[in-house]
Amino acid sequence: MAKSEVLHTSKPAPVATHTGWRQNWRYYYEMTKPRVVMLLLLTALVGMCLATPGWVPASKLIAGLLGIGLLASAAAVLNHIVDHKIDSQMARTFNRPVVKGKVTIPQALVFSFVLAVVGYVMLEVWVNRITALLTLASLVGYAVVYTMFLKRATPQNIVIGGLAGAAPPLLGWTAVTGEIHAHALLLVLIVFTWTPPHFWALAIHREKDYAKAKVPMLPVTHGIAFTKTCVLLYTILLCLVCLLPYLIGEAQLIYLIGSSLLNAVFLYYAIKLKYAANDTTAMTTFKYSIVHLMVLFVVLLVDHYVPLVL
Ligand code: HEM
Ligand SMILES: CC(C)=CCC/C(C)=C/CC/C(C)=C/COP(=O)(O)OP(=O)(O)O
Repeated sequence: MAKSEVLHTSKPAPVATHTGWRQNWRYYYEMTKPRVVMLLLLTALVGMCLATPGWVPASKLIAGLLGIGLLASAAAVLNHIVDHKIDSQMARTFNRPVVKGKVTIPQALVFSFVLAVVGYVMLEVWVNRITALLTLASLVGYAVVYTMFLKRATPQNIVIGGLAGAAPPLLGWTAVTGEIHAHALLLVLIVFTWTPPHFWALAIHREKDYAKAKVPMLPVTHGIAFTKTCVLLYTILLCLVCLLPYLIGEAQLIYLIGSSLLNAVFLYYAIKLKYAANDTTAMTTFKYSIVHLMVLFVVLLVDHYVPLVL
């Protein structure tokens, strides 16, 4: 048995020993899920850029990304607080700062509150109200609706909760235009459709963890074979949804070629996962999903700006 699987405990979070903010900064940083937030911000940036034929005004770009990033980080910290009991029972998460008592629940709450207030005020003052309210709604969607309720209630948790994580392209768009546009909703739809294969691939690999913590994720409630079928079906759906920006004229040939290549690889992994998996296929599929979304949004950017530069 791996060391990590022996060490974790189901005890409630212990009280933190007093250590200074400076020594602890890395625990606070970890609670913000920085790599997830960076990818969310990339999708928000693309939403901003595609919202205008020219360049995004610097003030909207900087305040918009900072505000969205701060509110997403606040949501991630709340997730660490609400989930600390579940996290303490899973090998992947038992070492998190709140579980280990490196950061106490009141400290984490204050940190999250400060991030949320600063983020909201930035959006309200330097961007616009619609972006501030939609970003706040995404925070509530993830930290309250998904984490507190759906995650514990239904295997469709990540499908419904995925809407909060899919929102940033729309938030970026409204930051620049102040309006909700169908093209922005299409980008949201792409991330929304991407989320199930992204997460269920990981959940297949971690099925025992979720079963032990009694979290009703799809592989726990409906089995691994059914989850693999769902990953494949959502990946096929994602391939179709990714064609829409080209078909409605939101994106051009560079995007069509780039997204088709990325989707072909995703489809390959999803088929392999269903019909010819080995021990590493689920995790490889999960890791690829992150590369897929990141490169897909970079391709959208290139596709948008290349005609402008040429
Ligand atoms: C409800 C929706 C989602 C669920 C349930 C979910 C779940 C997860 C989980 C459990 C991990 C593993 C974290 C770890 O290894 O500790 C992960 C990693 C990751 N997710 Fe998601 N995810 C969702 C949506 C998103 C979205 C919308 C994005 C970005 C647009 C995203 C980007 C990432 C990235 C970049 C990682 C790797 C993090 C790292 O290596 O530290 N996820 N996700
Ligand atoms: C304001 C705004 C844009 C909010 C979006 C918030 C956000 C950070 C979304 C990402 C979704 C995510 C990482 C879910 C995993 O939670 P989990 O609890 O299932 O995973 P875990 O077990 O790793 O904590």
